[in-house]
Amino acid sequence: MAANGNGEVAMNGNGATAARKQKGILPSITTSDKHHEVCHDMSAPTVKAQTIDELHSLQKKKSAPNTPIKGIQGTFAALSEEERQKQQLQSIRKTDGLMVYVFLWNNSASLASLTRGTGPKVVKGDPANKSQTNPKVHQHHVAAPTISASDSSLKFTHVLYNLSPADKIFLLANDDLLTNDGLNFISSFDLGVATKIFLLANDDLLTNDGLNFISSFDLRVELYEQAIHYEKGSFITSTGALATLSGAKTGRAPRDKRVVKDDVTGKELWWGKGSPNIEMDEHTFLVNRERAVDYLNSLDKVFVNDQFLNWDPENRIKVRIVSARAYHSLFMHNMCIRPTPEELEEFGTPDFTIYNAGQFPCNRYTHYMTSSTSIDLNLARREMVILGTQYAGEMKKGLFSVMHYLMPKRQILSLHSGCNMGKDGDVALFFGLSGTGKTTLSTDPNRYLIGDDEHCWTETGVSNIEGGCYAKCIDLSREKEPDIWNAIKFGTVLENVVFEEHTREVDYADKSVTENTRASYPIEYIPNAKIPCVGPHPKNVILLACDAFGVLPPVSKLNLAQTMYHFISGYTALVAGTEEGVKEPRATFSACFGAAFIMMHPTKYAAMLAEKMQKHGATGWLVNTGWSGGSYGSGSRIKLAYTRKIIDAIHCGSLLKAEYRKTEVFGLEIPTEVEGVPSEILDPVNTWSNKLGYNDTLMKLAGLFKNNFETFTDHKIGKDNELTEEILAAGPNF
Ligand SMILES: Nc1ncnc2c1ncn2[C@@H]1O[C@H](COP(=O)(O)OP(=O)(O)O)[C@@H](O)[C@H]1O
Ligand SMILES: C=C(OP(=O)(O)O)C(=O)O
Ligand SMILES: [Ca+2]
Ligand SMILES: [Mn+2]
Repeated sequence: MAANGNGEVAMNGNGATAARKQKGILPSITTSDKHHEVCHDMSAPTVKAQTIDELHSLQKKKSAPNTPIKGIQGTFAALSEEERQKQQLQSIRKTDGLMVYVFLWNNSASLASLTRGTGPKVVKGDPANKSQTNPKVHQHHVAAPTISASDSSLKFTHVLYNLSPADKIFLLANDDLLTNDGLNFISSFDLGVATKIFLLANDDLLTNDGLNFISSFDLRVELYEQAIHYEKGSFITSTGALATLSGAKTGRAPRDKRVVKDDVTGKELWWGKGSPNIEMDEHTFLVNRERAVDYLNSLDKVFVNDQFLNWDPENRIKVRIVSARAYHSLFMHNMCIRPTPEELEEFGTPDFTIYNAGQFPCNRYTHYMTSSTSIDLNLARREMVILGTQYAGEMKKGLFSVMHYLMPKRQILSLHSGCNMGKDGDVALFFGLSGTGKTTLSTDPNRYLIGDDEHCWTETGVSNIEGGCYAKCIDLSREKEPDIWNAIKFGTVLENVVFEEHTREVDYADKSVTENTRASYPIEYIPNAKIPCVGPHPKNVILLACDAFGVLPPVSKLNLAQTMYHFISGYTALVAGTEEGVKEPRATFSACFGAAFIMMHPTKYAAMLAEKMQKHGATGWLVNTGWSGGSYGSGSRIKLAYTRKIIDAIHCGSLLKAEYRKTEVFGLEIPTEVEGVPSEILDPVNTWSNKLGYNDTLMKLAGLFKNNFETFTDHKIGKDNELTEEILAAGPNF
């Protein structure tokens, strides 16, 4: 067993570093002298492709030839990528036969990849002439790409020699779009209201026979068009969602997050071992900011979203997102709260701004950088810069980090949890790391959805921070998750899914691009969403753990000290499905079930949660949505239908009154009966045929819990000494 220094413990002793070596991925360079141990709940596997073309070929599943569908199919989708590029080239080619290089030159960023072990592809002359018998034109691979850790390494760069100087005009035309300090560039400014008229001319693009989802125009149509025209890998699926590719990164990159440490944040934030906050200085932030801004400046257009965070009107935050991709703009349109035309009119200065230049890498020789990806947070400047990752979740979770700083300063608790409400107004919170069931279980046809991922708990109740949901869609089925299934329609962004090339039907079981396929949709797409997304004080606080070891009970009732113990531990164990050969579960401890996002010490949030739960009489529960009948490999994941029954019993109050029995080692109270769930599975020991194996695994997990909690034993949780002691004693006893 070995800790890999990232809050993860691999049972087979294979840390992430070893895995990287095995896969032939270049080690990252370290320009910072400090080695940080970052606690996180999700690593970002690189995409399963060696080149951009390979990535794009993964997305579309070939099928037996059938009658081509008219409409979008005929317009552009049926073209091969090569043909499409050729057409794009030809469309900007001058009639006098001069070579045009704007399109290709835009990709020249990866010329820098000369220093990254991936050479550029040099094309002499116009690559569009490749097929002609021009003896001067030839391709030369300087080096075959062997790594796929960033978008630039997936990409070949075409270098065109001896172009006429006159053509350079094309390149210079765009740099007046974005000024370094101000935002007076507004090109596609908040593609809201104002854009509708402008669009009418283009409606023939989307109103085709197969897809009758466009009833009235809105900005999303334009974003669709922008994505489809300019972003390779954008397609409309059979239900009208926009399928996109996020590039080389298909998950968050917590190790590449940096936070500016200054006099204020140096004191206020949590730094050092276990903290997600890896420091950078103000100067380096400005270097990266300038890089991002320069990149955005070099483009024909940028997208700007002005939106809100937090449905609590008194604590609403205004955010501006500047991005280069329509995909990013539509994603944030869905995820943040959408202003009304009147609110937009009076928007004024944003409280926080994101500059997303994700297609462009950071310079990894910059101080504090350890890769070509950097997600930089500057609280004093109220800005965030993204370089070297196009995974849209970085923006959403980046803003969540900001809320984890701003809200506690106002005595408001920010929560990495889903939230829903029953007909009688009973509110439940669902905490859990990525993939444990927050979105799935808070989306419940029998209850009002308040939100699936990020909330605030104030003196008056709970509020959702966001305006949309971000559901995992691997193995999504209509039967098991009907509301999420039906939300995947026009306006929804579908990331990294694979679809059948002709019918555009998505194959949710296909992991060719990534296991972390996602759907982002506005919360109103869930029929029983509670708008505005606010509710009274929670009655139940459900801690979700996906225990791939298979030793935690499907449900246990927790006392306050146990709730705090498990909240601070933030345990889950998933199976790294993306790394080949990894068969053992890997335990992850992520404080407050979201260590990657918290800004202050975990005990600060824990103390607030304890205080609020006590004051409002909320009951804590631990629900294992993971394995039963053995660890991963021999057992199987608990049926979603059973977990739903358990959750129903919590909501309706019947489980509170059930009969309980205390387990050994973890000291958990488990019910003897839950309606609709076979009683024998309620104590995991019954489901294991290998009892010795069960005991060993249980002790192993208990040991991991103890080890992890050691860092917290010298901390006080709130002002209550007695509670602190109870919490320390609430872990496994052996
Ligand atoms: N028993 C279960 N409980 C909850 N989710 C389950 C269960 N079994 C399988 N799943 C699947 O696990 C995933 C949970 O993911 P999700 O709800 O998006 O997690 P989160 O929102 O916490 O990141 C979904 O794909 C869901 O279908
Ligand atoms: C968006 C995310 O949230 P979750 O997986 O918790 O739904 C993420 O972790 O990238
Ligand atoms: Ca427009
Ligand atoms: Mn979720």
